[in-house]
Amino acid sequence: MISPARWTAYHTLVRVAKDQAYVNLALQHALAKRELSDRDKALATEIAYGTVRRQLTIDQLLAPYVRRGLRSMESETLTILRMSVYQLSWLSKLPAYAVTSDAVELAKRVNPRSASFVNAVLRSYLRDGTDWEKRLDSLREDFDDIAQLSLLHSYPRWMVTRLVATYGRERADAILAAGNRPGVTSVRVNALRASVESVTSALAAQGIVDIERGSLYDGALRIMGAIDVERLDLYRDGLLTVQDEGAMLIAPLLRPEPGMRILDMCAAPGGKTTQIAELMRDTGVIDAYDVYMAKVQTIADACSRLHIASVRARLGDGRDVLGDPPYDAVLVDAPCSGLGVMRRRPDIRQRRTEADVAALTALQADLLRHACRIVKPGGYVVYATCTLLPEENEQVVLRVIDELEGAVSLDDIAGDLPASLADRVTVGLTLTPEMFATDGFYMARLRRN
Ligand SMILES: C[S@@+](CC[C@H](N)C(=O)[O-])C[C@H]1O[C@@H](n2cnc3c(N)ncnc32)[C@H](O)[C@@H]1O
Repeated sequence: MISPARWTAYHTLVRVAKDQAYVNLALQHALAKRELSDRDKALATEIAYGTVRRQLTIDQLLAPYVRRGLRSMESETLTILRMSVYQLSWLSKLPAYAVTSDAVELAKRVNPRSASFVNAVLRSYLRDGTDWEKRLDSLREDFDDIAQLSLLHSYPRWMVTRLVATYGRERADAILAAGNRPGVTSVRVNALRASVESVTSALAAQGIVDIERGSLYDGALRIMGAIDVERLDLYRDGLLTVQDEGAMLIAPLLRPEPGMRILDMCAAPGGKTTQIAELMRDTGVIDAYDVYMAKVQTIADACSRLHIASVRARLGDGRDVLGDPPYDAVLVDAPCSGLGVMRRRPDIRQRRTEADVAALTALQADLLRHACRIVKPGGYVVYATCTLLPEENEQVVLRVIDELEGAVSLDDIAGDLPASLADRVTVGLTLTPEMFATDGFYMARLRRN
């Protein structure tokens, strides 16, 4: 019998390969089809995420065994080979015989003609040794520096080129490596209904004790190990929101105060909207927009779970929102290329292209320009992304300030951030993932004159 974890990982990965599905959603879907033990769930997740994360390197390792080229293979067969090489080379505690025999069984089920081919490739791969770093050493000799980093960390060449150009080789190397480490689960305590201490004790009462207080945000807790927070009563009862600790730094930059009228232009799934509401003690009004109806519903659902009443979740394009009367403050948490969140969304490596960046910068500048027009004089506009490319970050901010000819100015955020970050502020702050093991974010604040 094929292990349920491998079966689930296979069904996830084949949807990512064939239908360009998002790996997190495809995995959720596959997990919902079959009751798995917690251990199998964790293994299915590791195989699915790891195979997507390491695809570029895996393909280089596999290429010598497939004379006709990987592209000649059916997606089903390629998926089985990729996930098997991932297990053999990155999850070396798994017994090799179980990996290969499940691969052959899977091939028999989904594409019987390929079973003996899968068997032959994996046997040869095993015979030649599964230490991927040793194997790369011989491949890497012929590669330039960018190609070596690309192969070592499994990111497309254009991403590596841009990160090295921005951060220098050494820091880019650390950023790329950080994107391959699994993300720690961090949660924000709902200050309207609980305290960090009461939540810590309630988690301990359920046997969850491996917890640390956040080092960047007062209301943050970091929970170690694999844990499905959404299954906890504490989550269902609205005492917690799952949010990366780095993301928690952004909403406070609006300096929200009780009774204000705030616009969150790109709000779904509502992580920052609900944080603003908590900071405003659920008074005043927050208009939370998103362009997709299903996503607007996720904002409304988050508010009802957290017992928040001050948010109006609305369908609409942020560029069309009327500021009549003007808002006290506006958050532009813009759609972006996502290079800061690749540890949680490994498929961004395959999904994003260089051409996307140019299209995104135009949308980002339009959103920010509009925000600056509909905020009241003296009001703040906070611009944020979860990417690390200056084209989508400080260059957007500087361009809009320049275009608006004195209507807005860059505002210093150093005093609103933890001391450990204050001296890193330039044109806003780029929080890179190797600094504090958070996801990567950019944040800046403008003030309407
Ligand atoms: C970075 S995400 C927002 C994350 C959210 N602020 C949070 O903290 O949970 C960007 C969101 O912008 C939405 N979006 C894209 N284009 C938009 C537009 N023109 N107007 C409003 N929302 C848009 C996307 O659907 C996506 O949900």
